[in-house]
Amino acid sequence: MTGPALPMDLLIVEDDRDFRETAAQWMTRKGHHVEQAENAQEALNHCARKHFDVAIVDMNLPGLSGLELLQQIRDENIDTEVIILTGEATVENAVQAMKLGACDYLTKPFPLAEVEQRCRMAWERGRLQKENRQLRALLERNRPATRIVGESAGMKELFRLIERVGPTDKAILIQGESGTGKELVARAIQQCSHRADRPFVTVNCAALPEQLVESELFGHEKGSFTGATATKPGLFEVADGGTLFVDEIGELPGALQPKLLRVLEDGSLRRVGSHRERRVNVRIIAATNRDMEEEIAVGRFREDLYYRINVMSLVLPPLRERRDDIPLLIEHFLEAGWQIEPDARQALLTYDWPGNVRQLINAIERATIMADDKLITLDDLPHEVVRAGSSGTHAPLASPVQEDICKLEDIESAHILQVLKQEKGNKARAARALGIHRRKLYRLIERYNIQWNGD
Ligand SMILES: Nc1ncnc2c1ncn2[C@@H]1O[C@H](COP(=O)(O)OP(=O)(O)OP(=O)(O)O)[C@@H](O)[C@H]1O
Repeated sequence: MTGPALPMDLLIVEDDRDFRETAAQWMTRKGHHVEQAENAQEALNHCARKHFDVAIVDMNLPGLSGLELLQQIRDENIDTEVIILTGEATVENAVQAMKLGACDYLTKPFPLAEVEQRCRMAWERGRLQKENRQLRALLERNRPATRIVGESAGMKELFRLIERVGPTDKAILIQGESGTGKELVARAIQQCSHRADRPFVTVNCAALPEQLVESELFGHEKGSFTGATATKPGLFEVADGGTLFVDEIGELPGALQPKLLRVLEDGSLRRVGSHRERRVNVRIIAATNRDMEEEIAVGRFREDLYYRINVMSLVLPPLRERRDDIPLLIEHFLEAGWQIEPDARQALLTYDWPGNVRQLINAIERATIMADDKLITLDDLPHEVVRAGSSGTHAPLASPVQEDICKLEDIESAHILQVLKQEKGNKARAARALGIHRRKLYRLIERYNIQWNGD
């Protein structure tokens, strides 16, 4: 994945047709994508349409000069590296060009191989700057890798699949209930891929307000909407060369689905408020806890996009279907020196964990705060877990769910209502107990039209 092996997108801006065409042919033969412009206006038109890695700009153009074009490129925040060409070497010209943000300066005549080499250096410099920005963004976003705990048959099969799909570079869809470890698996896939040392960027479509998803994913230009006070690259650009984990893809607004489809098809995208095409090289790993076929059937998700992201799919089993892993997870998350009383342990092993591993971690954390003397008792566990332990039933849902209800949605909505009641309508606490984001709880309440009137 090193830069120099890849072709560059180049723009040659030169009014001397012979020179321009010879240079373009040379660069094309070397495998680069080249566009030509004979004046500054034509160059700006090209830049408005497409992103270029490097522009080679003659200083003496008819109309706007090369330096004026350079100024315009910087004013419009076009992130293309510019190399200035001139017929005569004067220190003043060079200094002026560099001051305006040119990254290099060449005096004619020169061998074309030299221009290619300078373009590579310019591109590499641009890439390093971009990588710096990416690393800064990653420092804010990346958490240290966590080991995936599990020895059940389902988890062993999952580990096998991760190793198999990791190196393929194909788009992957991870399906599983909330809290089953989809993000953890996405990171493990990235670690098994040739992008392991490249950025891993995550975005959660459910955690962002709908109006922000587009600019977060695709970036925006300064002034493209109220509040866009500066140009900002989107997460696709931040993840360039690496992996973008799109969590809760089922929540991606319909209007953005064609845009995502385009990136998946040919790696091209446009920032909000820009006509300029840019190309990115990003592997997408998506995750969902929804039944995507149902989403397609009701028209909430595009079928063509589904097939694009679902080139390979992994299904994470819920914790209640791999109970053998519960003791291992408890051991993993409970700090050394802590003990659990047998009936409390029994409750932890018996409960159904609708919020899966995340909910189990929360319960353990909560218990260690409540407990005395490093000993967890039944009293330190959440009510619903205790009830499961004492009744010996696996389902905390037994009370609100009628026997004739069999649709998963009904069970989910009944369980949410029960937890809301238990938390006296406090949605933040209810979301925590359910092991889901608060925003997601709001969406579910709206979707199922759940009414809790404080009784
Ligand atoms: N098998 C596992 N081993 C260790 N930790 C796990 C495991 N599964 C999940 N976790 C932990 O549980 C928490 C939730 O996992 P994660 O965020 O990957 O779930 P998710 O399926 O992506 O959830 P959501 O759909 O709500 O986004 C994280 O802290 C993660 O580290």
